[in-house]
Amino acid sequence: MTELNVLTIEGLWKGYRGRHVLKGIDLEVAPHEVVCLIGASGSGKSTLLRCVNLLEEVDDGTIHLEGAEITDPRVNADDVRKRLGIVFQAFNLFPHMSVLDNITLAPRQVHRVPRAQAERSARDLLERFGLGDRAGAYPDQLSGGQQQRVAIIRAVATQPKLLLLDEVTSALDPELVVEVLGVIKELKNAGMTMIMTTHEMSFCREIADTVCFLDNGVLIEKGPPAQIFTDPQEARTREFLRSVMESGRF
Ligand SMILES: Nc1ncnc2c1ncn2[C@@H]1O[C@H](COP(=O)(O)OP(=O)(O)OP(=O)(O)O)[C@@H](O)[C@H]1O
Repeated sequence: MTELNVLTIEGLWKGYRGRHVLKGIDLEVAPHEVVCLIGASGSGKSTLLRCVNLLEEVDDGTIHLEGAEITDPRVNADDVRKRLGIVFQAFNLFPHMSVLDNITLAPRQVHRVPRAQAERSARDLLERFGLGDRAGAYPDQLSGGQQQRVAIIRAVATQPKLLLLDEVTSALDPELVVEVLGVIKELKNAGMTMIMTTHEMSFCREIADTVCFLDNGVLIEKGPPAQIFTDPQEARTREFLRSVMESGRF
């Protein structure tokens, strides 16, 4: 028997004020798979992640999480979000809370994990990701790279079935990017299922199991990085990769 997909997207359409932004997207994500969405600015990558997290209502099509439809209007969005983790470009940490409190807030308040247990798990995660001595710090005492690592730890502290990462390194200075990418690599090694949007092509190539190229709301091509980056089948994919190369962002 094949293992149940973590996520199945079928025929997904989304538009804003009559303009289609996602046009019939189909995508399956298997357990432990890392999917990277690439494409030009405005191609619909973030919108796709926002649809999965039910931050956007879809116009047509379905999304199933572990076999259950989450786009059914009767579904409680909060229950769905409990099973997902999402991290954005802006770290969005609560400034008045310590690192430890930022991380334990959702486990304690949403998942009803006892405080001692939540703190123990949070400290373990901080240790694992090289921030063991920062539990008592406040966000403004941390570098951007440290804040983003905390934001990722916060997202995985609730043990999500699927982690969505939306341009999580875009706001960082190049020397801080590397430490955030290290955290993502470690999560992949630990078997976390992830969908990430990124402009970091070399990282995408290194970490993705599947690369999806979106162009103007259409999923033009998907495949393993070795194929997409060295032997893309579609002219639009080749054009995009050439433009990325020329801009020196590879
Ligand atoms: N809330 C909104 N209202 C109207 N238009 C929107 C809204 N959100 C996104 N769009 C439009 O949808 C299109 C896709 O945006 P989206 O942010 O998904 O692209 P993206 O591929 O993630 O781009 P980037 O790489 O710059 O983050 C863009 O043209 C954007 O202007």
